[in-house]
Amino acid sequence: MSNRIFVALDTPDLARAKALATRVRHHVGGLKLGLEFFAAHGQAGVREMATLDLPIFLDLKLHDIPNTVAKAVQALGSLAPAILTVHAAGGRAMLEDAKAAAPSGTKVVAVTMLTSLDAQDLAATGVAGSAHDQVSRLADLARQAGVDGIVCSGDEVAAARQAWPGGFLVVPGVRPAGGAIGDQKRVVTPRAAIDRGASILIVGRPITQADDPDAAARAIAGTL
Ligand SMILES: O=C(O)c1cc(=O)[nH]c(=O)n1[C@@H]1O[C@H](COP(=O)(O)O)[C@@H](O)[C@H]1O
Repeated sequence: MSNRIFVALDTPDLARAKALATRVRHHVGGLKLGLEFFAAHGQAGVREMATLDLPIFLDLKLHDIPNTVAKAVQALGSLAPAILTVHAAGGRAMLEDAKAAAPSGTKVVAVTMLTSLDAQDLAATGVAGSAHDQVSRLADLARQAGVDGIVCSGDEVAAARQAWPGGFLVVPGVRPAGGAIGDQKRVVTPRAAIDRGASILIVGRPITQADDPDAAARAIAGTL
């Protein structure tokens, strides 16, 4: 994949998602559609965005019992997204069944610890230890379950790459130097994430909220 930026089109507005994607399409490697978009437009919306001819990252972060997740993945199968997310915390059987239910061309990646959380948030959910420990543990689980990779922050991606040389490692929560952080807590620059071993980067607001999204995407791609 020559351009490793997937732009997160986090909007419930289909026309806006299409307009944004059309503007930035030559400066990104793919489009990420998440819960906000899917809740508003469902599979028809995803098909509509697929007409732009860029790989689709369908970020639904599925997390339920194995049977329910497998049936959901099956129901999404005809969309054949390039990448599909599930939560690693759903456990080994859920991850195995999600992978088994996915089309062969779809990479299933497991979200480890959301980039909007820090060690204090983790402790509040009853998990002791550092973000690093939590990501390592869930990355091992994901690898053993046979999914294609994980989602983690740029703080943990170097260790994840060392532990999983062939893993497809997705890093969201990236910000150009000095960029507004918003609700993210574990952020690094796009360049640092790539240098530390990220396979692809997810970039939302630094592109979509920019006055000139096209220029913002080009500028970020230019730092890689
Ligand atoms: O799975 C994800 O894509 C994801 C995982 C995570 O830990 N943190 C995270 O921010 N994301 C997604 O990455 C995107 C980040 O958006 P920005 O913060 O606007 O760049 C959003 O679409 C999130 O849903």
